[in-house]
Amino acid sequence: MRSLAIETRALTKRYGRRTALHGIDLAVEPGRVVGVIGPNGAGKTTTMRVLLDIIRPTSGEVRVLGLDPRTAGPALRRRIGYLPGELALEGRATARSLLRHYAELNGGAPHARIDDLAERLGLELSRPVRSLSKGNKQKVGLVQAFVHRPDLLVLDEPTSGLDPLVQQEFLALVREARDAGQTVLLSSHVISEVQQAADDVAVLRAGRIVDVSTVDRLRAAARRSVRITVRPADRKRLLARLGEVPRLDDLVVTEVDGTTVVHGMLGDGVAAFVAAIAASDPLDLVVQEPDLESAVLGFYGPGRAEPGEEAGR
Ligand SMILES: Nc1ncnc2c1ncn2[C@@H]1O[C@H](COP(=O)(O)OP(=O)(O)OP(=O)(O)O)[C@@H](O)[C@H]1O
Repeated sequence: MRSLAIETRALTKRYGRRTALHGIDLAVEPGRVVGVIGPNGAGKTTTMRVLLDIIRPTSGEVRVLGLDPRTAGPALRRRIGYLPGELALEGRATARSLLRHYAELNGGAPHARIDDLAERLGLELSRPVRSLSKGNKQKVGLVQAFVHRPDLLVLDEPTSGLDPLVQQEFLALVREARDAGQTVLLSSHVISEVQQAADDVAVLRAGRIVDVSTVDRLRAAARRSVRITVRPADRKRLLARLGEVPRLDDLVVTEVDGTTVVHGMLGDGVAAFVAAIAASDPLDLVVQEPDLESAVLGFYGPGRAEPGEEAGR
């Protein structure tokens, strides 16, 4: 059998009468960055807590770095960097002393590594953790997860509370981790962040995985927004040509400052679109990069999920 970084089979978790996970099958190859996305209550946190043996599954199998987290003990825990979704940091200890303490528990890391990560994320190490803002507490959590260069990083909503510059630095840390062969599982509500950080995406909804795909494949399947500007005299010719382009939908025609502007949504088949435009003497053309959001929203869209839907209702 392949050696997977994470493997779950028919993973089920019930809280009383509420079923949070309905038989999750998840396989994460070593060295991949996998984003788990899904609406509130989808089961992202529950899945991660099971991997860390913070909670126990009702049924099903779990392997993390080839081991059963229920029996592997601290040796496995030290090979994982975990950022919980809700960090409680209330003590008087400074960020520096707390981070040194965590690093020791996880088998030790050079103090210079703590300083380096803190500087990159803009974290003041000399302040007591209880006096830190939400975003700065999140940085403490990130440093403790990355500091010992664990084989596996499990990050629950890692950029929550971070400003955009720090988010970019976080993405750089994830790329470095992947380049070093570490595996990363991260959850997010922010699809654009998953698009930038992850190789693969698992879409979770109401305790079930509804899709697993590579970011590239999802992006290829997503539609691009296109905008073509022509002279009014060329309008008829353009629309006739565009009518022949497969997977070009939702056309809207407007007149703007003496020009004709056509908006549309284009699926795959870019070549046919380019040929149609070339024959229409365009004044301007704007094609937006397809984003994951439009691909993934299909899974949350009407008829498939209600926003904020929770499992087991
Ligand atoms: N301790 C608990 N007791 C009872 N139900 C729980 C408990 N923890 C989670 N749940 C329920 O399990 C389901 C999954 O919750 P979970 O926190 O895993 O979702 P999530 O995808 O992480 O959501 P969010 O994006 O809001 O963090 C929800 O219906 C939630 O209400």
